[in-house]
Amino acid sequence: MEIAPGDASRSRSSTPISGSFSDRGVHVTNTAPSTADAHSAPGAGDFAARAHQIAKVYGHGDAKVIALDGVTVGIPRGRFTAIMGPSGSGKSTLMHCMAGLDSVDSGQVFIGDTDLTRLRDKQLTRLRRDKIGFIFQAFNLVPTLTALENITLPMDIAGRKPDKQWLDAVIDTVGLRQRLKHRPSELSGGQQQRVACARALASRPEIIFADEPTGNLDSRSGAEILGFLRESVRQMGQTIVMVTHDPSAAAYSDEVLFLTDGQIVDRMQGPTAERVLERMKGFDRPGVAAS
Ligand SMILES: Nc1ncnc2c1ncn2[C@@H]1O[C@H](COP(=O)(O)OP(=O)(O)OP(=O)(O)O)[C@@H](O)[C@H]1O
Repeated sequence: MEIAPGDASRSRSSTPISGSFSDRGVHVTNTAPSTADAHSAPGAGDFAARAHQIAKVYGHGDAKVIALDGVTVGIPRGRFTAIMGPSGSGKSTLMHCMAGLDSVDSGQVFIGDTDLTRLRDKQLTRLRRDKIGFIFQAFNLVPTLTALENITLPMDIAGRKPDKQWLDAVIDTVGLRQRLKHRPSELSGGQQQRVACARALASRPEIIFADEPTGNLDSRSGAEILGFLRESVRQMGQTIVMVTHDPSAAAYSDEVLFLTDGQIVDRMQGPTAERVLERMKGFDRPGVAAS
């Protein structure tokens, strides 16, 4: 099925993808705070992740690049947040710093109540494994493992047994029931990304970070993946942050954060592709950076 962008982000009654989580009594009412609250009161509110005044600089001297310039933001629980901005504005750096994949030069990053900047490497690795799900543009599946083995791999590594009922719900929702014994090379790009989504969701992480999750997919497969992410937020209360270049993809989110020159300069609740596109055009025109 396809969920129209824009419609999906606001129509909470959109049709679930096959075998929905709500069939299993998993339905969550979404009453999370806006990212705006984090600006006025850092540390307050129900945020799955928070950044407080984070800065990140690459290189030195003439090669110095300020990738993040004092970003303060909260990612509300149970919401789908998109991060957009011109190329080089710091989107990936922000995501990587918030996910503990990269360190910050100053400021603090929290997943739940845990300050990542105070963790040692081993603790950080454990936190990423236990609390964070990742979906990358390049799928990042293990080629020698089956779809099912890929889905359960993070839990296998952590020595945790999957919750069978939950795993079944995830597999049915992404429509992989008939493909579980296939290896990645026997799956289409869209199916491989479904495996990656199921892998991210299987352990019920605090938050999922998705970096251009539809960048390698045709528009139909991309729409399916976005519809699925949208539904996992709506029905399961999953928290998702997605970096994207695509206004149509951003339109599936609840809120878009706009980044330019390493700073969050604007945000948009209930986005549509048209409004996001208009907003992005504003960044090309001096003096229209904030409306
Ligand atoms: N490892 C690095 N070394 C040096 N500079 C870097 C590094 N990573 C990122 N940068 C620079 O930091 C800035 C922000 O990069 P980042 O990748 O976060 O931007 P982005 O908004 O994700 O870009 P894009 O949309 O093109 O992927 C850019 O100027 C980039 O060149």
